[in-house]
Amino acid sequence: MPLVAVKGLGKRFAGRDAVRAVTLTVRSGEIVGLVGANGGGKTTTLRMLAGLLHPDRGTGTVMGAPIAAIRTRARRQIGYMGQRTALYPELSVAETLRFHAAVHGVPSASARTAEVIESYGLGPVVATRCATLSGGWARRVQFAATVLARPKLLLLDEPTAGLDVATRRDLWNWMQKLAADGCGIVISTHDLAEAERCPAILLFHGGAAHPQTTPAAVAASVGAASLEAAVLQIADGGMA
Ligand SMILES: Nc1ncnc2c1ncn2[C@@H]1O[C@H](COP(=O)(O)OP(=O)(O)OP(=O)(O)O)[C@@H](O)[C@H]1O
Repeated sequence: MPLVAVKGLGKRFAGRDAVRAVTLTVRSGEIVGLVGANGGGKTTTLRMLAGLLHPDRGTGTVMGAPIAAIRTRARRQIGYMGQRTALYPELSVAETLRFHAAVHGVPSASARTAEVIESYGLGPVVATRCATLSGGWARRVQFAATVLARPKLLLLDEPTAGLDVATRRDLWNWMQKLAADGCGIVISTHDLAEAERCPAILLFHGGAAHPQTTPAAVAASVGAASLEAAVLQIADGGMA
């Protein structure tokens, strides 16, 4: 059974479609990219998949739970990282990880926290207060906190936005390793070179999402040489 299998997902805010008819399947080990212009509906889609927003339309399941009612058991298997860094400024990195371990009831919390510190290279900042972390370190810590409870489905909203090239590379290595270990990942991004690394993408345009496909197929559908050229062409009205 796929981790995510949703059909016709829609959400309206103040009488306006934020998301129209998203159909998406995510299997264990898959990385699916949500790609498209600002305001296209990527965050709204991720929030619905995380159970943070109630969809107005659509059917299907996320981690076996109906999309309309993603309750605690399913939520425990979902890791969601929002666009903005959300760390308690007064806590140190070690305290932050211990806090997340406690909130999620992580078994063998100390050992798992130590493992995450090691895996994500957080040794140099364990004692640092989150308020004083650089943007790159803050994102690394947030990622580590998100995966601490070993989610089976990872929902990442623009995880690499504003990061330097080394931090981006590390995040991609970590995502690929998690996918190789069976985690399903949905990532939103504006970076089309990055989107090309996703085996599957969903292209958002004007609140609607094109059917899930590969970056190469999107380019081929409009006769473009790259995903970037295709997205520009579609935005300019080539395939609305
Ligand atoms: N809570 C809300 N109340 C009202 N409108 C909202 C709300 N959340 C999102 N919207 C609107 O829904 C539309 C889709 O927004 P969303 O944030 O999902 O897009 P996005 O693709 O993630 O954009 P970006 O790439 O800029 O993050 C936008 O027009 C946005 O203004």
